[in-house]
Amino acid sequence: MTIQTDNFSEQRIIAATPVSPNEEAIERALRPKQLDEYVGQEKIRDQLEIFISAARKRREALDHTLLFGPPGLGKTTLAHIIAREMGVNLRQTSGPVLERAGDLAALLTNLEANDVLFIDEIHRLSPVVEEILYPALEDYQIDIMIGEGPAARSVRLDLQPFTLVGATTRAGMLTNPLRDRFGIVARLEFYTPEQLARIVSRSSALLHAPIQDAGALEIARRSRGTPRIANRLLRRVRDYAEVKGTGEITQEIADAALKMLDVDPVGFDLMDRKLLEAVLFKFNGGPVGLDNLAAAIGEERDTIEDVLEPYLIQQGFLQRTPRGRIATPAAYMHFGATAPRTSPSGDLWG
Ligand SMILES: Nc1ncnc2c1ncn2[C@@H]1O[C@H](COP(=O)(O)OP(=O)(O)OP(=O)(O)O)[C@@H](O)[C@H]1O
Ligand SMILES: [Mg+2]
Repeated sequence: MTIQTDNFSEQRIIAATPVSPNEEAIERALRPKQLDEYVGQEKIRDQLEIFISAARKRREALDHTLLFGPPGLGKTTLAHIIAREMGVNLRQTSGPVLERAGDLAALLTNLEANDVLFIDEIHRLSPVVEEILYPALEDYQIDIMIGEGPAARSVRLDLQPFTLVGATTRAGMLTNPLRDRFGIVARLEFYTPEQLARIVSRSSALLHAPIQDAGALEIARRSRGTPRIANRLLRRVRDYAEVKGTGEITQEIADAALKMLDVDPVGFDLMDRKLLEAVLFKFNGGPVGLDNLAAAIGEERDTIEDVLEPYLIQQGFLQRTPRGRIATPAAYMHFGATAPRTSPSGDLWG
C-alpha cells in the first residue's frame, strides 16, 4: 500500500484532525454537552467547576480562558461546555478567518452580557486584529476607525462584558501580551486507555452499537490518547463487526479490525512507524533536526511537531533535545532492535 505524504491526514485513520465535514457532523453528535459528561482532564474540570459557579453567583463573565493541547483532545468541546454551564451564548470563529479589524469588531459589538467568544487557532490571529482585542479583553472597549484619509477619526465603543475562550495547539506561538490576558490557562493532557474506554463505551451507546468492555479497551489502547481518534476507530470497528461478526464489538473483533487498518497494538500507524524508523535506522537513533527528519519522511515540519511527535514523546519513544530528536530504548524495542548502551548525548540510558 502506498501512502501519499502531502496530505496524509485526509486518509490517515489515526489523524488527530477531523478528516471530512461529515466527520465533524458525527463528532458534534458525540460531543458531551455538560461538564459532568466530559471524561478525564480532572484538574481542568475541577477548576472550571469552581470558577464557573463563582462567576455565575456574581453574575459576571468568566475570566478569559486559554485551552491548549494537541488536536482532538477536546478543546472545542470544552469551549461549548463552558458557555452552556455559564448559561450564555457562544460565538465561534478562528484566528485565520478574522482577517480585518472590522471582522472582530463586528463580532464583539454583537455579544450579549457574559457571552463566550470562542476563537480557535488563536495563535494565528493577525497583528491588527490582536491590537483590537487587547483593550476589548481588558476594559471591554474597542477603538474603531470611522471614515478614511484626513477625515478619519477614532471612536471608542463600550462592549458588554464577555469571556474570550481561545484554543490553540501551540501555546508557545502566542504573543506574550495576548497570553498574559488570560486569567485561566488550561493545558489538556492525553487521555489514559481507561478514560478513552469510557468515551468509546459512551459513544457506542449513542451510536446504538453493542460493545463489550474488553472491546472498548482494545480500541482505547490503540487511539493515541485522543478521543477524536477513539471515536473514529470505533466507527470503523463497528463496520467490521457488522460485516464480519454479529454486530457486537468484542476484543477479537476490535483487534482484527484494527490490524486490518494497520493500527498497531500501541496505536501507531504507518506514519508513526515511518517517523520512528527514520530516526532509528536512517539517522542512527538521532539526534536529528526537524528539517532533516521532515525531508526524510516527506512530511511537513508543522505536522511532525503538532500531530506526530507529541504522542510519541509523551509515550517515551522519542525525545526532543537541543541538538535534535533522539529515539529512546523503548523505540528500539518496539521495532525489535537493540538500543546502544549509551544515549546519543553520551549518558548511559537509565
Ligand atoms: N473529555 C471528553 N469526553 C468525551 N468525549 C470527548 C472528550 N474530549 C473530546 N471528545 C470527543 O472528541 C471529539 C473531538 O474533540 P474536539 O473537537 O473538542 O477536539 P479539539 O481539541 O477541539 O480538536 P482540534 O484541535 O482539532 O480543534 C469530540 O467530538 C468529542 O466527541
Ligand atoms: Mg477544535
